[in-house]
Amino acid sequence: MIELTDVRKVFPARRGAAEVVAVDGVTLSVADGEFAGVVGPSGSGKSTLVRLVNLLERPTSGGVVVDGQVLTDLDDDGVRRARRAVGMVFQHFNLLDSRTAAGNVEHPLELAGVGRTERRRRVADLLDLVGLADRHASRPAQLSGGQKQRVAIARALAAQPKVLLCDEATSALDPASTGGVLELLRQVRAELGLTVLLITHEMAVVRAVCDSAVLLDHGRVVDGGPLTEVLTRPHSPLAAQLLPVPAVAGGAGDLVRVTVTEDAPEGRVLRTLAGELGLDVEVVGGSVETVAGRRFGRLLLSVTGDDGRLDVALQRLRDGGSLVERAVPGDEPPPIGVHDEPEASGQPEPAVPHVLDIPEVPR
Ligand SMILES: Nc1ncnc2c1ncn2[C@@H]1O[C@H](COP(=O)(O)OP(=O)(O)OP(=O)(O)O)[C@@H](O)[C@H]1O
Repeated sequence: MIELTDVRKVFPARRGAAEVVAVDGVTLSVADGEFAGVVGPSGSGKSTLVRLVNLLERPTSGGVVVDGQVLTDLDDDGVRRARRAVGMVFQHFNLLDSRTAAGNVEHPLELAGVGRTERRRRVADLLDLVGLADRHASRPAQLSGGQKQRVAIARALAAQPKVLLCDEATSALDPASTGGVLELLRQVRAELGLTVLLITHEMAVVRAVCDSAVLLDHGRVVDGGPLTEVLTRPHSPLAAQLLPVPAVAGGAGDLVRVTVTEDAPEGRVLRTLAGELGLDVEVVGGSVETVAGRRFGRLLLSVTGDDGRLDVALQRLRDGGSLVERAVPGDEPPPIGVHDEPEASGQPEPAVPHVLDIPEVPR
């Protein structure tokens, strides 16, 4: 379990640069076995937040509890010991080039003083778990990006952590490798009972694997919760990022944004508007996706007809359990990841910022 209580991180002013409040009073709880996402635009504090969870950065104030241990009460030696319960996976893998895949996975076990026979046994099991038993003797330069990340995941799991932190773990991968790595993360979460906190600017990643997420902006949590709740919450900025449907100017009728679910599907919505009440309905935008293992959609409809009838229709839909909102152009922010600056990867693999075609991860 991860508990952050009113955590702040202020980087002091340096060499003429003003101080930066990177994380500004974040309270966050991730339950045992939960797969949680942290999303937000570039510079919103995502990486700093994840580094606060294992105290790679000490908070300026606030409390950090991981697996029942109050990390913020520990001295540096205590933090180093406690950090073994927290594995971490990075965007650029951070493997030792001079070591083989097996040597990389073995490294933390050597540092922890695990005996040679036990080390070899654990390394073989871990490489098997991540599907790379046959590449144990390969060096990082001989592996694809996806394979390197699998080695990094095996290494992060070597010390048998309770919590796994993933900082943009798929951002340097192509869509097929991204799908494979996400599937692996879900598998190890299920098999090992891990709690996973994943940072990403790619909403497709959140849709594919997360149970819950928080949206950060300027170091603050502006929205969050279980995805199934978020998507049925009125005016949710996180729902607008998960299933973006920006309202467009110039539609002929009244713009209405409808959230469809398995219980209130689009067929029923359209039947109510067009069939029962005779309104003229045009679908002008929308997306339907599997999120947290369930089917959700957000549709933007242009509805023309008698105003009174429209009000009756909207109320009837609400009574039937649909989330229905009047929309106006510009009422939703642009999707994160579209307006963000692409990051320089510094790696031979091309960075692929758009993963909208990530293969669906079986749950
Ligand atoms: N060591 C540091 N010293 C000073 N400022 C820092 C430091 N690390 C991060 N910052 C600043 O803190 C803010 C949050 O940065 P952070 O890297 O956490 O954001 P992010 O959401 O992860 O961004 P990105 O998606 O671009 O990686 C930014 O303004 C950044 O410049």
